[in-house]
Amino acid sequence: MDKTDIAHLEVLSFAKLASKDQTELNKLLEACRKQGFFYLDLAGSNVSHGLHQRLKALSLMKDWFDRPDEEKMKLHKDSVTNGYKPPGTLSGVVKHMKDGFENIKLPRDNFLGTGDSLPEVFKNDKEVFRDDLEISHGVTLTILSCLSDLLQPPVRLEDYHQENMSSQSTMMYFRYAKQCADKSSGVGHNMHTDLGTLTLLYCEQWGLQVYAQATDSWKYVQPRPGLYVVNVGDALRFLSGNDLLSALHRVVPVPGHESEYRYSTAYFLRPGNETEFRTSENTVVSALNWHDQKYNVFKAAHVEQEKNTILTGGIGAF
Ligand SMILES: O=C(O)CCC(=O)C(=O)O
Ligand SMILES: [Fe+2]
Repeated sequence: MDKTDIAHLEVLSFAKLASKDQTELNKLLEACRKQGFFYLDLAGSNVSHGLHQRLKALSLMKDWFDRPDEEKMKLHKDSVTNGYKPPGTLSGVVKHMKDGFENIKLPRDNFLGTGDSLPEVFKNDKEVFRDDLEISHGVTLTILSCLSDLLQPPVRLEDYHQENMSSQSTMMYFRYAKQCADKSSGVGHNMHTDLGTLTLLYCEQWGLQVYAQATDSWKYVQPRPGLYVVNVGDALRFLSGNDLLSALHRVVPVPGHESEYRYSTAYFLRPGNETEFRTSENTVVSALNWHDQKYNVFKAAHVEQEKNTILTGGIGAF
């Protein structure tokens, strides 16, 4: 990969952020304002075992993705937040083609109650998935509390994410199809901004790209084993009065990796459903309504997606 094709992202220490180290806090604010993306290192923090649990969950999921389609489809639900999604249900990264990924979603509200979206074979490993979900949730809330300290908003950002509020927060495990295979079902993950507050991603393979507004170009997010990638979503951008950047990103096929599946995992922290904010369309909507609008646009044809700012938050690239 050419160096000029790679995004320069800051590496932040979660241990330092959690202890409110001022230098680290300043780096956080700069990263959230300028790029909307940064690497996060959990080493030396009280949740450093989170990475181990994430990797364990991912490895269990890798085996599950190899199971026959009929078996996976048993977990398909008529829901965008729960259960199994087969490839090709959303618009993909290539114009007029669908997406090239499947995923399984474990909504936090639901999982903490019954764990019902977890495949039966993993019921014995429920602790792994619960740890991954809860550690990821705690990490993103701590980052939010740092941002509240920095920005001093009238309402602290964590207050939109209280335990007694239902939300669309969810953990997702992804598998992208091999690129040498028949692509008729779809390719990659179309450009978008994340709809929620913060995303805590882990992936050891190339493919993720972030849009650099300054140069009007796409840059790869280099996979750095051991480090998570965090990005700001629309809800946080809107709640910060557009101060923080909800960066546009996508997943593309990578030359030289045609014979590999690509696996990634992400926890999406989202505000309580009733939280209200003003969007890039200058409408005041609830977090739940914004979630639903985004998914309608994710599913829509490319020509429809270009008609408003919902997919991209109004940030270039069409
Ligand atoms: O698979 C990835 O690396 C990113 C996925 C993503 O951007 C998303 O699901 O919002
Ligand atoms: Fe995303």
